Amino acid sequence: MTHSDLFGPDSQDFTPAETEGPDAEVILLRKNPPDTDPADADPADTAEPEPGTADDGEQETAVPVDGPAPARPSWQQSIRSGERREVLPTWLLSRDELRERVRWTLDHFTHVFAFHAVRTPVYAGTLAIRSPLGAARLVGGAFRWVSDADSRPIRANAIAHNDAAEYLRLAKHRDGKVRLRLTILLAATLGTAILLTALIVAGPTWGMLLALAGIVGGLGWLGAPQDRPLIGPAVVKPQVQKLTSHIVLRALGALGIAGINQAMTKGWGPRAFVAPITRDGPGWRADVDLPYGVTAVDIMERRDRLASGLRRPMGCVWPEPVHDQHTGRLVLWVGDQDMNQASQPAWPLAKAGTTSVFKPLPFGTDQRGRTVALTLMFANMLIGAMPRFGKTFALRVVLLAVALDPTVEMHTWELKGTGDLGPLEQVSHTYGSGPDDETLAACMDMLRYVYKDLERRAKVIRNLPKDVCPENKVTPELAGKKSLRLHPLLVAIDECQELFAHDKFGKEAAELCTGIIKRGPAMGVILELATQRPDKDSMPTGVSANVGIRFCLRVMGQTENDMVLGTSSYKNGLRATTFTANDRGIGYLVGHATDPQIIRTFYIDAPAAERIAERARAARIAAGTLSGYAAGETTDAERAPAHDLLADVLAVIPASEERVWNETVVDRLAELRPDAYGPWAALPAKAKSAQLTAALKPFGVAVDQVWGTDETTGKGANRRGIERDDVTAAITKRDVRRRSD
Ligand SMILES: Nc1ncnc2c1ncn2[C@@H]1O[C@H](COP(=O)(O)OP(=O)(O)OP(=O)(O)O)[C@@H](O)[C@H]1O
Repeated sequence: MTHSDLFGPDSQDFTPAETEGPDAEVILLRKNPPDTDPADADPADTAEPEPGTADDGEQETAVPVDGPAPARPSWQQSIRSGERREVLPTWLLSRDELRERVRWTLDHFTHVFAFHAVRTPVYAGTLAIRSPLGAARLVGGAFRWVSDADSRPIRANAIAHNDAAEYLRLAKHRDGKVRLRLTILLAATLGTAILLTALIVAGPTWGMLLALAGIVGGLGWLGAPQDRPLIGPAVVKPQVQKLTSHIVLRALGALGIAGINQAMTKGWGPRAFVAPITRDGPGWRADVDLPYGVTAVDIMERRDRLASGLRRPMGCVWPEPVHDQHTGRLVLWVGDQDMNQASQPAWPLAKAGTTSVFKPLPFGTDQRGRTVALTLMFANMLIGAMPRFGKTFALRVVLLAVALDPTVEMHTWELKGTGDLGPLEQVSHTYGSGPDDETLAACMDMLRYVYKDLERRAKVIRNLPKDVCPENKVTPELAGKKSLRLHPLLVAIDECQELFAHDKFGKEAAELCTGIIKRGPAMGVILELATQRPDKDSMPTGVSANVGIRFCLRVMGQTENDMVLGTSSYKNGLRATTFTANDRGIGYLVGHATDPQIIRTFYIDAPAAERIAERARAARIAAGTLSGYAAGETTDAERAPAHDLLADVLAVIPASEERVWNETVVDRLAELRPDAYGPWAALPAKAKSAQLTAALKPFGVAVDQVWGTDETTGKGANRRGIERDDVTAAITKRDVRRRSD
C-alpha cells in the first residue's frame, strides 16, 4: 500500500520511503480529540478507510512503524562496543602452551629425522635400482633437446601441405638450433668428464664417493616412476575437510528446525556469518547469527544431527552459545580430531611445583586444547558419572593438585574399596577406603569432626577484628596464621552414595554435608563429592542444590544429568548423555566459568599419582603440616582397644566367684591378653586397681570394698573389687542399647 493509495494524490507531502527506506511500513492512526479516551472510541471509527477515501486530513495522521533512523553513532561509539581482537595469540602469552608448542615442534622434527634416517639404506638402494632408467631418460631427453624434437610436428605439417618454402625456413631455423645445442651439450659433457676425472685422480675419496652418490642419486631420481615417490611422509596427516560456509549451512539446514528452513527460503544463508570462518586451535570456528527465534541451545540439542550434517564424528562438533551476545549467536567449533583421540598435554604439575587452593589448579583441557584450571577455595564440587567413565580419575586430579598445597588439611574417603585414591593416603589427615560399616562409621566421625570445626571456625572469624577479617571469610593471610587454625580443609568422598543411601548413616550424613556445603566455603572448608548414582535417593537435594562447581561425565539419562549439572541443564542443551562410550574423562564443567565448558581431565595414572603424592608429602613435611593419619597419629577410636573389656572381665571371673578384687582381675586379664592388659598388670597394686576402676566406669560397673582371698598367701582381706553380677548386668545393658541403635 503506497502513500498515495492511502491519502490520494493531493495528500500532504509525506514520503515514508524518503525517511525510512523502501521497506518502512506505514500505519494509519485516527487522531482522537484530546479529551477522548481511545478505549471508548467507536470501533467503526477506527476501521481502516478505503484506499483513496481518507481525505480527512484533520483526523488522520500517518506514523511510520519503524521510527526515524537513529543518528549515526560516532566513530568512538561504534568502535567501543566492538570486540577487541587479541594483540598476540593466547598460546604466545601462556608459558605452558608455548612450552608445549615448542616441545611438540622439536618432537615432530626429531621424529621426521629419525623416520628418514632409518630408511636411508632403502632410499639409497631404490635410487641405485632406478638410476639405469634415469640414465636412459637423461640420454633420451638430451637427444630430444639437441635434435629439437618438439618442432618435428610443425615440419611434418609443412611437408604434409607441400609447403616447400615454409619447410625450408623451418629446417634452416632448426639446423641453427641443433648446432648451438650440440655445442652446449658437448661442452657440458666435456666439462663434467674433466671434473669427474680430476676428482677421481686427485680428489679425496669422500669427494669421489659424494660425486658418485650424487650422480647415482640424480639418475635414480630421474628414473623414478611418477606414481611412486621415493620418500613417504613420516607423519600421515588426518584428512580434514576445510569448514566452509556451504558445509555449515548444509548442516544447519538438515537439523529439521522450522525457523532455519523458513529463513533459508528467504535467503538467510549468506547473512548468517558474523565473522570469517577461521582456524582456532586444532579446528575451525564459525560464528553464526541464527535466524530470528532460533537459539544456540536449539542447535546444541541436536549435536548428533549437526555432526551428521557436517559429516564429522560427534566428538569433533561443539556448538556453543556466546554468553555476552543474544541467544541466537552460535559459535560452532569443529575439531580436526575427535576430542577423545586428540593428544593432550601432560598435567602441568606432574613433574614439579606446589599450589595454593586460593589460585586456579589445572584440571583438564577444553576441546581446543587450552588448559582449564579450577579455583577451589570458597567452592564445592560434585562429580557424577556412570561407572568407568573417569569420575575417580577426575577427583584424583583435583586432590593431587590440592595435596600440593601443604597448608590444606585433607580428608580422603573412597567408599568403593578399590584404593583408587590410595596415593593420597600419605598426605591425608584422615583416610578410609571401603564400603563396609566400619569405614562408613569412621567417615561419619570425620564429618562430625568437620561439622563441629565449622562452629569453631565461625567463632574464630566472628571474634577477629574487622580490619583483620573485613569480609568475614578466610583469606590467604588468615589461613597462614597457624594459631587461628583457619587453614583450608578439604573433605573428599568418592562414591558418596554409599553414605547417603545408608540405612543408619544416610540421614545424618545428608544433614552434615548440607551444613558443610552451605557454611564451609566462607570458612575455608571445601567439600568434594563424587558419585556414580546421582539420583534423589543417593544425593540429598540439600547437597546437590548448593554445589558450586559441577562436573558431569557420561550419564545415562536426563535425571542424572540434571542432578549433577543442575535443574533444567538438559533442557538448556547441556547433555552429558550425548557423550559416547569412548569419551572417558570428558564431561561438562558448570559453575566455574560464565559458560559451561567441555573438559577432558588430565590423565594421571596410578604410578604418576603416587609420585606426585610423594612430592606433596615431602612438601608437607618441609612445611611441618603433615598431620593425622598421614603422620601416623592415631585417632581416639583407633586408640580404643580392639577387644571387649566387659567380655574379657567376665571371662576371667568364673560363675562360682561372686566378688573379686580389682588387682586379681587385672592379673588374670594380663594373662588372657598380655598385649592389651600387660601394662596394667605391671603397675603397683593401687594403680592397678585404679586402672580397672577407670576402665569400667563408662560401663557403670560399681567398684567397692569386697572380701577376698590373696591367691599367693591364702589370707582373706577387704580390698577394692567388683561383683560378677554387675559385669553381667553392664553387658546386658550395653547389648540392649546397641540393638536399639
Ligand atoms: N582423562 C582421561 N583420559 C583418558 N582416559 C581416562 C581419563 N579419565 C579416566 N579415563 C579412563 O577411564 C577409566 C575409568 O576411570 P575411573 O576409574 O575414574 O572411573 P569411575 O567413573 O571412577 O569408575 P567407577 O565408578 O567404577 O569407580 C580409567 O581406567 C581410565 O582408563
